[in-house]
Amino acid sequence: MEKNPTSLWVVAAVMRDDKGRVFLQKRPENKNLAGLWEFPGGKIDAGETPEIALARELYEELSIHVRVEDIAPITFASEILPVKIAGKAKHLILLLFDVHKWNGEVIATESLETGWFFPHEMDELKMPPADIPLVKFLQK
Ligand SMILES: Nc1nc2c([nH]c(=O)n2[C@H]2C[C@H](O)[C@@H](COP(=O)(O)OP(=O)(O)OP(=O)(O)O)O2)c(=O)[nH]1
Repeated sequence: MEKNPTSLWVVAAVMRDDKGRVFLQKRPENKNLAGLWEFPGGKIDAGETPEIALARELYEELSIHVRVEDIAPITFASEILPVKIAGKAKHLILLLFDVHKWNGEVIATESLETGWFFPHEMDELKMPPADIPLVKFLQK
């Protein structure tokens, strides 16, 4: 392992439907960890707060509008990313937020497939390593 891999700060959302199922999407072929199920979200850009980054990602990926005040922290994961980015090892800090309210219909623009799942159903899905403790947390 490389010494001191740079941290990669990523935000992700737990969005539930009226039955309590959580929205997940499959990562597209052109991204790392392609084909794995993930919570919607992405990298925090320079100058963004985590909440602003998440609102931006949810608009880009799902065409929905989210207000910063409707975003609340749940938990986080801290794991070595299982792939290198531009040849470099990265340590992923994945911040998971509850998004309890949004405006607009969820229309996934980038993912291969989407679905709404109860947390106990997520054990059957292939997800990135950092998501495993997050799923366990949601299953409590
Ligand atoms: N969105 C999201 N990313 C995750 C999850 N689990 C996990 O390991 N990741 C990793 C995969 C990626 O290496 C990184 C997110 O980066 P990304 O490439 O999807 O972010 P982005 O949308 O900003 O992408 P781009 O601008 O580079 O196209 O975090 C998850 O549940 N949701």
